[in-house]
Amino acid sequence: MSGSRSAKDFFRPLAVGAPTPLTEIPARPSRAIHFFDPSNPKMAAKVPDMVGTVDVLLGNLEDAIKADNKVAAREGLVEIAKKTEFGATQLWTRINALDSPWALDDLTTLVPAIGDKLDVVMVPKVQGAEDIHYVDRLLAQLEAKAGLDRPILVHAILETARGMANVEEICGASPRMQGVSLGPADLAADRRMKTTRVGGGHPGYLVREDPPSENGVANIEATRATFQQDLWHYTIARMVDACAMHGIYPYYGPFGDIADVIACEDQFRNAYLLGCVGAWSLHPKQIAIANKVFSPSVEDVAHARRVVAAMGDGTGAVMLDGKMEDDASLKQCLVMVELAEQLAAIDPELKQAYEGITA
Ligand SMILES: CC(C)(COP(=O)(O)OP(=O)(O)OC[C@H]1O[C@@H](n2cnc3c(N)ncnc32)[C@H](O)[C@@H]1OP(=O)(O)O)[C@@H](O)C(=O)NCCC(=O)NCCSC(=O)C[C@](C)(O)C(=O)O
Ligand SMILES: [Mg+2]
Repeated sequence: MSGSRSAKDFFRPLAVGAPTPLTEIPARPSRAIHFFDPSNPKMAAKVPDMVGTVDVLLGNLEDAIKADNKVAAREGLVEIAKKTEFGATQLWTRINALDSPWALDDLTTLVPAIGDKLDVVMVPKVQGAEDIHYVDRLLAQLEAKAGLDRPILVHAILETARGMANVEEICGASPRMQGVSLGPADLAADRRMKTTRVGGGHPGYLVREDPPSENGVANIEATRATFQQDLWHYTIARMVDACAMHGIYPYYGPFGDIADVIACEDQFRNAYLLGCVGAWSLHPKQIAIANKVFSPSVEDVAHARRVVAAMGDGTGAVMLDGKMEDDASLKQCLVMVELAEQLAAIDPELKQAYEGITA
């Protein structure tokens, strides 16, 4: 719990009259977190029609919003939130960095105006638990003043080397912590990585097959296969562990090569397999990719249900299709089945696909 509040106070409100913190973060589907610029009239106009087609709509106030448009973006988000009924779609925002000239006004404007509609506030460039503590207290004061009856949750972007080193304490810094996303572009810059991309791989980051040997001499000039490696494996895996340890949710972040829908799907799937629950969508065409990747396949759900059925009371070991199944493989299958149930509850097409399966 990061050396801050004692255990007995951890779930107490941080301001008199603020809503009681949640003891568990609800598992709401959030396969795609779709970013829009509320100061861009064309994008803003599309938002009401996107409700119901995406799990999360996020009004972005930080990077990618021109400095001259910061106030317009904030006001645009207030207007959109007030006039839109979001139903099962969540509304999130990404506020400006805490050391910027805009972050304070972002929070003091948004919470009184649309705090009842905002599910999650994403905080960029989080360095340590102190950043979350600051936002935590400020949100509590603003919620109390606005008379809100449920706490707004907080999501941190992992995009500095120090934030990465402190990821465990960040995840456990407040009961408001909902999840963490990878911010590959800022993180690469802060780490002084030699890439110039927003997420994804790099052809130079590879391993090469050993050279063939001729008469005991290695022929290094021979053609040898190379295999591109995942630049983000360590970071995502560590983020997943930190989130799982604290009962919150990990997300892959943005994939900047909008045209390369194939590599985007690969990157999202790597994150899905490692334990992430969603990714960001920067362009409408990335929503379908995230929805596909972060929904278990019908085949995986069918297999998981067969294992659950075969395992009876959940103990012991059985053989299924030549493979051993036991308590631990059952637990993996239950993760799959539970996710399928959550998604079926909000996605009629998936519901139909999953219901068509017989165990
Ligand atoms: C990439 C851009 C410039 C291409 O925008 P475009 O207009 O050139 O694209 P288009 O293909 O021509 O767009 C087609 C239509 O879709 C609309 N459209 C396009 N995008 C959206 C959208 N997101 N939501 C809703 N509508 C959208 C667009 O307005 C247009 O409408 P039209 O048919 O009426 O003319 C544009 O899609 C965009 O600005 N996307 C959001 C970018 C963003 O939010 N970036 C910040 C997150 S990544 C990040 O911050 C890094 C991180 C984590 O911090 C770190 O790693 O460090
Ligand atoms: Mg960034």
